[in-house]
Amino acid sequence: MKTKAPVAKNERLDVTIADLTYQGMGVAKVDDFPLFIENALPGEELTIQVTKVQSHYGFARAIAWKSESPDRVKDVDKTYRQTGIAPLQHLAYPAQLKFKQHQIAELFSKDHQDVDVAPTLGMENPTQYRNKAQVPVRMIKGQLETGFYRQHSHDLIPLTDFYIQDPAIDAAIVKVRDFLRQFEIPAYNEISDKGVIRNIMVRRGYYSHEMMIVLISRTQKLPSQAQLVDQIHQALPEVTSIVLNVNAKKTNVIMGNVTRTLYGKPTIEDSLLGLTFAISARSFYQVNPQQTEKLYQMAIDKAGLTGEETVIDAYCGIGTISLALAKHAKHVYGVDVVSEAIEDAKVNAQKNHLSNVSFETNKAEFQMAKWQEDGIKPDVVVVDPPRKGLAESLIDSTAKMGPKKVVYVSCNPATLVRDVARFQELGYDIDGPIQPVDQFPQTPHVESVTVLVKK
Ligand SMILES: C[S@@+](CC[C@H](N)C(=O)[O-])C[C@H]1O[C@@H](n2cnc3c(N)ncnc32)[C@H](O)[C@@H]1O
Repeated sequence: MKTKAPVAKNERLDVTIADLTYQGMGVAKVDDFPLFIENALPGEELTIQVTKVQSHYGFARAIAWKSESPDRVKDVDKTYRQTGIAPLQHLAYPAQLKFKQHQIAELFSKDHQDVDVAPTLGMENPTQYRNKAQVPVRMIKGQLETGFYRQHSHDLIPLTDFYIQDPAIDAAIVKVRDFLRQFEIPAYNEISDKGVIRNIMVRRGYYSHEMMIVLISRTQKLPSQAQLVDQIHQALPEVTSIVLNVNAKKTNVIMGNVTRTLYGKPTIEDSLLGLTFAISARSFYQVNPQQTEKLYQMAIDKAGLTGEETVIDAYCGIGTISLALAKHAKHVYGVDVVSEAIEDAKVNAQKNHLSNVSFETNKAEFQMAKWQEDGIKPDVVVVDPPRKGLAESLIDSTAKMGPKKVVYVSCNPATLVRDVARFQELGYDIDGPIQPVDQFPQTPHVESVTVLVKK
């Protein structure tokens, strides 16, 4: 039944913020009708103006504050909120950590599951942590610019300090931008589908300081390619890899399928927990190296290995968790859908002198079914899926293989709750508290480790 909203567009109201959404927006209720307001924190009293009304909820903007939350950080740069780079920057860091812990507990409680969630493991310095940048490139008033899109749009806001990225990466983006300007290489125009450079991706090893620059282009070759490449590696001595990725499609997907090395190696190296990893342009690699070591150590500890176990690492990427576990297990099987990541994983096993691992390129849901049919009997299964969580068929094959333990590394508590419920139907229970680890300070993203044991 369609209910009539108790508010109208452009109406001004005085409200008290009751909660924060999973996206970090303040929520005010008018006769139980929720209004979502950016830059508003729980407990704050403010005047708002309604901007949009839907049948079951609406949006408003803050006009004036009557009282402010003690957790409000003042004098923040609103560009970081407008672009979605740091939408929680206005919330004090200890409150961000509590917000993330609370989010997991609340989602489980809405699903009628009573779980223990430990305090979120945070960072000492929760800025400048990202080891990877992926920035759009556009022409603005005839000049090539790099920056970030205004949220929910493709309007580029030029930026040189990205606040949560390694500052060496920010500086590299400015240098590459200046060379693109110097050689008059045009930015891609997504309306006319003309122009050349779509995005710049930069990755820098936290320990190695090796830097990779990926130029994502509509065209197979860049104008002044040789001179551009020369200038970039001469100006940026940390650069050990310059890669061209060709994406000729009219699409929002950033990278295309063709990747060519223009300078140096096709990979950079970095280390985690004392292991060395080669990382190619299209492989997933956790963006917060300091927190990743805590996250992986937690997964290793929770796996409780003695050296005798068979382990499956589903969604293994370049084999980071697999190799860390292989030091304490009899054999580790890894699977990932990206073939470059599996090639990296195989190289990484050799680099670290670990031979008790095997890697497959496949969809995890298909490979788990295959391993189950082949009679593999894992003692522990580790899963670290993307935000959409696990396919139901993967959970079914896992349960059929009957591991004593499943260690679930999740970057989306909503799909975690759904998947845990399915595991529970198939004879598994949560063991011990869920442990959030803050991989993405200043943003509402929540990463956590959950252990499930066979009843
Ligand atoms: C959150 S990342 C985790 C990677 C790795 N465990 C790590 O920490 O570096 C998720 C991985 O899942 C992979 N992936 C996405 N969908 C997949 C699928 N259906 N089957 C297998 N792998 C998939 C991605 O390529 C990515 O490497």
